[in-house]
Amino acid sequence: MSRLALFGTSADPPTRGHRALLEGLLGLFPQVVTWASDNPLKQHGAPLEVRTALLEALVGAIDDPRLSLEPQLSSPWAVETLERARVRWPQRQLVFVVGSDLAGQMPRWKRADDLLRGCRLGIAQRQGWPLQADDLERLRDLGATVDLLPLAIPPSASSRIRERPDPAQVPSELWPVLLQHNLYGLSEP
Ligand SMILES: Nc1ncnc2c1ncn2[C@@H]1O[C@H](COP(=O)(O)OP(=O)(O)OP(=O)(O)O)[C@@H](O)[C@H]1O
Ligand SMILES: O=C(O)c1ccc[n+]([C@@H]2O[C@H](COP(=O)([O-])O)[C@@H](O)[C@H]2O)c1
Repeated sequence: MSRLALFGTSADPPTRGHRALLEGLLGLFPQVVTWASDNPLKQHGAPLEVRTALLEALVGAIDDPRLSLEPQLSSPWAVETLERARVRWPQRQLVFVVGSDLAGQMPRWKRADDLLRGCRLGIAQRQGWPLQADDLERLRDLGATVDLLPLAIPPSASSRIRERPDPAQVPSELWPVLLQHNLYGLSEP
């Protein structure tokens, strides 16, 4: 069964880390899909449709036919996303991808056990958030089958860009959309 990586992001805004993650996933999986979503645990700096346009610009720039933006997967709840993906790709082995910073909170996500039993969980190490053995154990207790992804992603955080705009952290392809919507206090590089 061929594997398909599912990577959801708040994309508020996408960072060089998101770009490296998507490119890294293309090196590990035959197909990668991504979407922007509202996160029930966060307040966002831009509306979902604008964050989707930013992610679309990044996907366009990566320009790989094996990577697609799938806005219809967008839901605040990962388990709903997974159910939609299962309908769309019934024959694929679905791998839900997150950074290691989310390993501790995933057991508190909506219907976490259904989510974790319904797919494989791909975890990318995020610098500054070493994966904790007890978090991994808790995920496995809930039914997760975990793949530790061999990726080296540069440190970056959307919240840091929102707090302190830094053009070096923002993929250059996003500039037209950022300027069009006058976002995050970023001006022409
Ligand atoms: N630099 C990075 N290295 C590894 N994983 C990352 C990195 N940046 C984001 N991720 C992962 O990508 C997914 C989407 O992240 P998200 O869009 O919330 O970005 P973020 O930088 O964490 O946002 P914020 O700073 O606003 O919380 C999450 O699973 C997160 O763990
Ligand atoms: O299902 C949940 O309860 C849940 C809680 C928080 C985050 N998520 C999902 O986790 C993914 C990453 O979110 P974020 O904000 O870290 O980019 C995204 O697809 C969110 O919808 C899902």
